[in-house]
Amino acid sequence: MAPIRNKPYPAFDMIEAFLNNGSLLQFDKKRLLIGWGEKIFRDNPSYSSEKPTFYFPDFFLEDETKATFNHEFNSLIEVDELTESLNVGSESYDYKWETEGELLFKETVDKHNECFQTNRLKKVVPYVFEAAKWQLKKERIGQWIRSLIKESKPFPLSLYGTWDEHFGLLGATPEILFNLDEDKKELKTIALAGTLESTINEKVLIDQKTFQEHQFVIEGIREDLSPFGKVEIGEREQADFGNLLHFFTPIILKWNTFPSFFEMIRALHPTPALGAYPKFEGFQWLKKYNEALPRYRFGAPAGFSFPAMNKYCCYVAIRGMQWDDKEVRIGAGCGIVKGSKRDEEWKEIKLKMSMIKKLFQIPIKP
Ligand SMILES: C=C(O[C@@H]1C=C(C(=O)O)C=C[C@H]1O)C(=O)O
Repeated sequence: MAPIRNKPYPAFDMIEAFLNNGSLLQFDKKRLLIGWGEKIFRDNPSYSSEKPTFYFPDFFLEDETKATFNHEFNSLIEVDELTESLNVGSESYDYKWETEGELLFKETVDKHNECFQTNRLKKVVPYVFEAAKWQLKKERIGQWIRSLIKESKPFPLSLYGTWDEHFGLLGATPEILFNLDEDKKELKTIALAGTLESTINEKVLIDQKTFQEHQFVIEGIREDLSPFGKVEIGEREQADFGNLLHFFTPIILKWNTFPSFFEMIRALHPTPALGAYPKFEGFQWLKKYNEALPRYRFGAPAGFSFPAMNKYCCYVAIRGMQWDDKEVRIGAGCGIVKGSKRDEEWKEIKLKMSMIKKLFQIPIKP
């Protein structure tokens, strides 16, 4: 069987099993870590085995019972090999999207100054969803994976996803929560915040508001990581994603003692790129917003620890889909700081929604 080495598993059955109950995470630029077959849940999130352990918790890290698991089978597979194996046809589907949370989002932007004063907040990230009714079909998951692999190729995006017969999430994220390098005793992360419409691929200046938005993320990450060792902040850069660009700053923690995977999740998540700043006050804000508009897995950590390969890595689940038997939804948020304006922010939401649809090769209607 070509794509999965050292495993006596017929290709067709493997893909069938993978689409029924599978997980996928970007391992490096060319390879994906995939798991399929039964999920064996571990109640301890720091559970460590020679096999890769997948970690897909809820955003608030409240229900840990189904967050950490091993798959019955797993493999590292080249992205092109997976594409070839996913021979699932190309049936198109007419999604009828309905926006959820538009009013809440717009009011939040309009009233953010008052809210910042009473709650001592400096940055929040409100979000909205577009949802469509559908009937879950596993072939569609295969089509989506193919689309994501193809469309994400030119950009610094990482695939993530997990699903079973009733529920799933899948996407291609620009946001890395962390990557641990045990040999170098380093944790690498990025502050990714600040978005502009991108039509030309040349260096752009950052305006004052976007600069602020970006700096809060750097500060938040610095505060979270400082207890663990020395934090080094790199130079700010920009990355192009087709229809938009983001500013990012690489950050390295040189740790004193090897931190556990879960310790790093608890320390970093949610960063102000996705959450709010300062963290403590921000957490109350996030909870309230979630009561008004449940976010489910939008922005949750999505990662794996793989001791045999010395790799411990976690992404942030944005630029993706979440679904159950009846509905599929895409989410997008954007950073609000003092001076943010509703029309500009709404435009940014629309840009991010278009980016997601493009990644999944879903037609964009005006
Ligand atoms: C919240 C999202 O993205 C985050 C917010 C950004 C911003 O506000 O500029 C940029 C990248 C991400 O950190 C999203 O894609 O939904």
